[in-house]
Amino acid sequence: MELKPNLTPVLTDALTRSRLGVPSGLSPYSSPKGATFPHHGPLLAIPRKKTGILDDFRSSGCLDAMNSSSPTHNKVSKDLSHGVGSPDAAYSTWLLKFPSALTSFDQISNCAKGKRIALFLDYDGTLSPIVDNPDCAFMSDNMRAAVKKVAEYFPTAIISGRRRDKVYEFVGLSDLYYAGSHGMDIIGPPRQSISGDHPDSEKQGVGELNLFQPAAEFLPMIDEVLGLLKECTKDIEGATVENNKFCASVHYRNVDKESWPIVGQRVYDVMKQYPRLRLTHGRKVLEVRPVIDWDKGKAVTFLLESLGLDNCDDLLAIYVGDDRTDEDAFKVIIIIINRLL
Ligand SMILES: O=P(O)(O)OC[C@H]1O[C@H](O[C@H]2O[C@H](CO)[C@@H](O)[C@H](O)[C@H]2O)[C@H](O)[C@@H](O)[C@@H]1O
Repeated sequence: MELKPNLTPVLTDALTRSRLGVPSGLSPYSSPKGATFPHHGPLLAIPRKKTGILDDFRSSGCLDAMNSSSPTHNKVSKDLSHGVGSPDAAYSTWLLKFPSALTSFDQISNCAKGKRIALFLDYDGTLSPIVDNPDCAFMSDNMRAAVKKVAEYFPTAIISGRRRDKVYEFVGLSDLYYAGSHGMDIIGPPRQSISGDHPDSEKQGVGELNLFQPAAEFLPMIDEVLGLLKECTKDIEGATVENNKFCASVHYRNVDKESWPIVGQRVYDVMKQYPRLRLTHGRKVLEVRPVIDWDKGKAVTFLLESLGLDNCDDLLAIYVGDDRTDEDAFKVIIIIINRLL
């Protein structure tokens, strides 16, 4: 499959918009009156007690989520033990319930016999290692070769929080499907594999690609928020803002832990001006995205439908991911696996 650059974004139709929870009469985006990045004095001027402005942010649970993002193995073990028994014992018990796929490989390959397989892969932390600089999260040549090989046998998609062009640049393989911005920017499979007319995509000719962008109308808003986020975090050492096209990511991996509440509060203050945006958490990253009912799980469903695989009772869909946002996809996969059992 050849990826074509500069495809025109698909304008989703009324049916799609209602499925996504986007009001049909939505007027073109205009900036909230007086939207601005909140003024902040020097960092030390931010109150550290649970009073005033920090209450909002802390009571939202955002700080807890920031603290628990990307926990170490020891931290997971300790949390699981809940103070009863040793952390290692608790982790072993947890593993019995949720065994590692790597140690169950024979079981998985037995289950795969005679099934149709579709493979979905997250990018960061799955195909590439987690590194301090998001621009340097390169995948290894061995990993690239493995993904290329598997895509020769099964439909394979990369589902990432990153912008689609960026993840494509990292992966560099053309025979895959790509869903960037947490599934809000999908290059779908060729049109001819779909039986009947599909309401979610622009009708295109045989062999052409479908571009599906359910949050296209949020682009100006996200652009504006990106600017505000950059401005209000620029004095926080180590904080960076990444443009993921339909989402904005605020990284705090390289910020001193003492300053995490400040990062969270600044993001929270910007968000308050945008009720049509919501915040999700990844590995030491806060992700600002549209409120539409769309996530990595919906992207998996969309791709399976587009591939004509959604109603197959012999489908084994596999999703490999490492992050909270991947859990939406795991939920979809569990439903599919249960159909097989
Ligand atoms: O859905 P994914 O493909 O896993 O993308 C999620 C986010 O991944 C990236 O951030 C994470 O990886 C960085 C590089 O290893 C790391 O520095 C950062 O702390 C992690 O959160 C990416 O930069 C984000 O834009 C993605 O949303």
